[in-house]
Amino acid sequence: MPAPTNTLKAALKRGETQIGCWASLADPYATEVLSTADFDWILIDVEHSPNDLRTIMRQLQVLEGKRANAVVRLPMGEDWLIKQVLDIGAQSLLIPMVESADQARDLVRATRYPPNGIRGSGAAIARASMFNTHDNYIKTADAEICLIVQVESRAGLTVLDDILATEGIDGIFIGPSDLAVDMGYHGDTSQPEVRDAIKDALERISATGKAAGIISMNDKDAQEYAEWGANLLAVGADILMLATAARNAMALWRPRTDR
Ligand SMILES: O=C(O)C(=O)C[C@H](O)[C@@H](O)CO
Repeated sequence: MPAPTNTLKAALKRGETQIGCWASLADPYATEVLSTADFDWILIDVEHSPNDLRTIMRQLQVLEGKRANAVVRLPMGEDWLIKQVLDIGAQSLLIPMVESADQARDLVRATRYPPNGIRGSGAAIARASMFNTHDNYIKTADAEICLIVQVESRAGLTVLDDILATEGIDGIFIGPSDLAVDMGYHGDTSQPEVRDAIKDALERISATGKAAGIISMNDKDAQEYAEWGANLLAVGADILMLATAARNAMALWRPRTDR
């Protein structure tokens, strides 16, 4: 039996827009709640949330068979961590802070078995093959990996075309917050210079047919990003959804005075 089909990768290859959401509560129970909202993908965030291998795995388990495909974002693109996360069953990865084609090539190799990469062969005893239920996993796994890299700095944008041309990179995800910080606008992605850079990048990425990803916490920006070519679009984060709803509920009874 081959590796499971990566339906997110297949949909992106067909050019279908995929709407997703950040799972930052680092809890399988919360991610299971999120999965009832019919997102096409859910980002298990390990960069900015207190996830570990077991919480990642539990979230992969609760998303099994759901509409939402799991995408795991690592803190950085470390070979050993990529190996561990793929072996517990992730098939779609988002790697932040990519600034060169060499870095992109190394990331591709970390997700591939030899001779095309360096991924260690242990799938027969790993959840990735469902403990060898998928007994042909190792021969078919590479093709089902969806590797999206984040470009979120001026340095990365300078070599965007080189990263895009890297074989095995399935898409580029723009990080608006980090890009704004790198451009000197901490916490302000609304600056014209930042918006122009985002628009140019999304248009260039989508022109190649690869996935053009980005996140927005408000509908107006999200819709604009989609017009600029984004088709791997995150439209919110669980933590902010919970915090906002809770604060709004209480504000009806006790107006906030601390802001
Ligand atoms: O730079 C960005 O923006 C991102 O990469 C997304 C953030 O990390 C996300 O956690 C929401 O701000």
